[in-house]
Amino acid sequence: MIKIIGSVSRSNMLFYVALILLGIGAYYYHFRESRRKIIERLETVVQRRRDDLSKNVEEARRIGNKLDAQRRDWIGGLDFEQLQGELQRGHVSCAEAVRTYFYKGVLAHEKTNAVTAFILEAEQQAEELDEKAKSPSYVKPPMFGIPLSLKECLKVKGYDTTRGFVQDAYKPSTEDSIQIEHYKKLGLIPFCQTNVPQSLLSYNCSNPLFGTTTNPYDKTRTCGGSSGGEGALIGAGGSLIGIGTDVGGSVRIPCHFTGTAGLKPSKMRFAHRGGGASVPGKPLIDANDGPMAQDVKTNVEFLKNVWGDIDFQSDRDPYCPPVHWNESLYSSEKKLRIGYYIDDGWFTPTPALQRAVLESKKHLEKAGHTVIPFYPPRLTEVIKLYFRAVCLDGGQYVLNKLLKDMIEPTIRFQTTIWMIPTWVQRALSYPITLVFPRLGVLMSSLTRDTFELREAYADIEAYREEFVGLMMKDNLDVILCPASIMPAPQHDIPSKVLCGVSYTCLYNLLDFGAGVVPVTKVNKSDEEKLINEYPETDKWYQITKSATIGAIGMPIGVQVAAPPFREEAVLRTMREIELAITGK
Ligand SMILES: CCCCCC/C=C\CCCCCCCC(=O)NCCO
Repeated sequence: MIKIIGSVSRSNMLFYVALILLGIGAYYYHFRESRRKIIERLETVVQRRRDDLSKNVEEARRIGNKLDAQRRDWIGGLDFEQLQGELQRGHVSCAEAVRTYFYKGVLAHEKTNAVTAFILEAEQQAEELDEKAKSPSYVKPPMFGIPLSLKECLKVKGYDTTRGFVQDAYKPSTEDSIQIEHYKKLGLIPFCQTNVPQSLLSYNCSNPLFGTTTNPYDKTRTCGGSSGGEGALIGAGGSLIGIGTDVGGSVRIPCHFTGTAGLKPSKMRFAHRGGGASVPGKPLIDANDGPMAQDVKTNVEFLKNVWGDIDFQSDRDPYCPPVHWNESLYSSEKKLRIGYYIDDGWFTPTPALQRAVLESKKHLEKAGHTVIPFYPPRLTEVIKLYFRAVCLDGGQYVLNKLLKDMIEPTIRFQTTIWMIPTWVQRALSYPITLVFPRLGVLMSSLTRDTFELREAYADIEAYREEFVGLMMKDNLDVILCPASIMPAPQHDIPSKVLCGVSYTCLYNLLDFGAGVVPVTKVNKSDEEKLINEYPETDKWYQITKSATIGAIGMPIGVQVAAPPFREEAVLRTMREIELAITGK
C-alpha cells in the first residue's frame, strides 16, 4: 500500500484529490437540485391541501350552524356520560350530537389548528342512525351517536393517512381499519381527523402539510405528540373522546401537556390488521392505539364497551386475543400495592411533575392502598435500547421518506442524526461522552449491524423479565410515576430534548398498559423550586429549565402503568386519583 502511494507522483495525487472533490461537489449539486424540484412540486400540493381544508372547515361550520345556538350550547355542555344517556333516551338525536361537535370542533380548530379534516359523511351517518332508531325493534348500541375524533394516521375509508408527509396527501384509504369498523358498530360516529408531527416520531405536533398545532392553554407551547391534534382538540373542548397511537408516549405526553386523560394499552389488546405503523417491521417496541378524553371516567366507559365486545376484533384479526373487559380487576375491593418513583435516574423531572406524583401518592394512601418506593433499573441502558430498537435500521426507513418530502424544521435534530452514518456517530460518541455523558449515550445508540440489533432484542427481553421480577418480589400491582420530564414546552423543544421520553418509552419497551391522568397545574412555588434547585449540569437540563420557566398554569398529569392485560388495574388507579381530586 505504502509502495503504491509512494509511486503516485505529486501531480497525480492532486489530480485524484481534485477528482474526488469534483465528485462530492457534483453529488451535492445533484442532491440540492433534486431536493429543490421535490420541494417545488410539493409546495403546490400543500397549497391545494390547505385550500381544501379551509373549504372543509367552512362546510363543517355550516353543518354546525344548522342547529339552534341555545340547543347546541346545551348539548355541548353535556359530558360523555350525560350525552350518552340523552342519546340512549332519544332526548338528543345523533344528528344533533354530530352538528354540535362540528361546531365545537371548528372552534377548537380555530384556536389550536388541531383538525386535518372534518369527516363530512358523519352527518349522513348520524341521520341514518336516527332513522334506524325510529323502529321499535332497533336496539341502540352502547355508544349510539357519540362523535369520535381520530388521529390522522388511523385508516378511515376515503380519508388520507399522511402522518405529516406531503407526498402522501391525496392517497385516501380504501377501507376502514378493523378498529374503526368496530367503533362504528358500537354506535360511535367518526367526525374528524387530527394533526400529528411529521413521521409520528416526535412529541411535538408540526408538519409541512398542515402546520403546527398549539396547546389550548398557551399558543407558544406544544400540545405534545404524536397524538397532539387529539390532545389539543379534546383539551379545547372540541371532542369528548378520541383515538391516538403511542410508540413512545404519543397518547400519554399530549394528555399530560393538555390536561386530558388517556391510556396506551399493551399491544395485543386491539386488532392491528388493516392499520398502519409509523415504522413497520419494528418488533419489541410495542405501539398501540388508545383512547383520549377529558377525564378517566370517559376512557373507562369507552373501553368497557370496546373490550366487552372484543370478539368483533378477534374474529377479524386472529392475532388479537379475545381478552374481555375485566370488571373484577377494575372494581375489586382489594387494596392495591403500588410502586412509585419521582425520578427515573436518567432525567430528573421539573418540580411540578414530582409534586404531582407525591400528591397522587397521598390520595392513594388515603384510599387505603400501600404505596412504596420502586426504582426502575438501569434507565440509561433502557434509553439506549429504546432508540436502538425504535430506529432499528438506523433511521433509514424514515429518512428515505423525509428526503422525498419537505422536512419539518422542528424535527431537524433527529433528521440530522439519521443522515450521519452510524459509524461516524459511534466515533463521535467517545469524545462527546467525556464532556456530555448523556448525549454520548444517544450518539452510541443507533445501529445498522444485525449482531448488535439481536443483542438489543435479547437485552430487552431480559429487561422485561427483570422488571416484572422486581414488581413480583414486592407484590406490586401498578407503578405510579411522572408522565414526562416537564410541562408543555415551546414547539421546537421536543426535538432538542428527544431523550425526554424516558418516562413513557419505558412502558412501550416493557409493553405495559400505561395511562395519564391530570392532577394539578404548575404553580408559583414549583417555579421558585425550578429556579433555585433544578439541575443545570448539562445542555438538556438547561433547555428543560428555561422551557419550564413561565409555565405557571400549565397542566400536569401523572402516569400509572401495569403489565400487559392488567389495563383495568391501571384505569382503577387513575380513576381513584381523579375521584380524589375532582370529586366526580
Ligand atoms: C441518536 C438518537 C437518534 C434519535 C432518533 C429519534 C427517533 C425517534 C424518537 C422517538 C421519540 C418518540 C416520541 C413518541 C412518538 C410516538 O409515540 N409516536 C406514536 C407512533 O404511533
